[in-house]
Amino acid sequence: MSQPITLTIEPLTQTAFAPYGDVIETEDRDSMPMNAGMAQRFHALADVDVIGEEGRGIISLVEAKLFEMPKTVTFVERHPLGSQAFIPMDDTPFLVVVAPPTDKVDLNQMKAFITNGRQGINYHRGTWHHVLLTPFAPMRFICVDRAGKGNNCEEFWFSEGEQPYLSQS
Ligand SMILES: NC(=O)N[C@@H](O)C(=O)O
Ligand code: NI
Repeated sequence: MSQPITLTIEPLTQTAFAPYGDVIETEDRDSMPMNAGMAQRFHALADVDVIGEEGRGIISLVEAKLFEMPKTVTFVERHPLGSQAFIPMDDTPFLVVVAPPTDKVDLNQMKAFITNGRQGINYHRGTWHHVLLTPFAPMRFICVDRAGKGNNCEEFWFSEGEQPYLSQS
C-alpha cells in the first residue's frame, strides 16, 4: 500500500478552485451599478445547477459549530444531483477540501484550501468535498443547494492507511 498523501492547505483562488467549483467573492470581480447607483451588483458569480426529479434550488441558513482541525480526511461526499454553495455571514476563514467530480475520488487531484474570510464557495455538481470545515470559530453561512427526489449525497470513506493528511504548512 502506498503512503497516504499530504494535502498542504493553500489560499483559495478562483483559478486554483476552477476544477472543483466557483469562488464567490467581490475582490477583483466586475460589478455593475444598480438602484440608480445606490448599490453595486456582482452578477452571476456562480450558477445553481440542479438536475433530477422535482429538483429545485433552495436557500438555507447554516449555523456551524467549531469543527476541530482534523489530522486526516476520513471521508468525502458529493452531490450528484446539484451544486452546493456556502457563503459565510461572518468574516472568518474556513477550510475547503475537494476532489474533482470524477466517478472515483482522484487522490492525485485532491486539494485543501483556506478562505480569506470574505470568500464563499460553490461546489460544482458531483465535486467530492469534506463536509463544512470550520476549525477557527463557529460560523454562520448561507447555503444554496438542491431539494427534490433522489439521493443527492454519496459518501466515500478512505481506508485507514489511505486517509490523506491535512497540513497547514
Ligand atoms: N448536509 C449538508 O447540508 N452539508 C454537507 O453537504 C456539506 O457539504 O457540509
Ligand atoms: Ni456537501
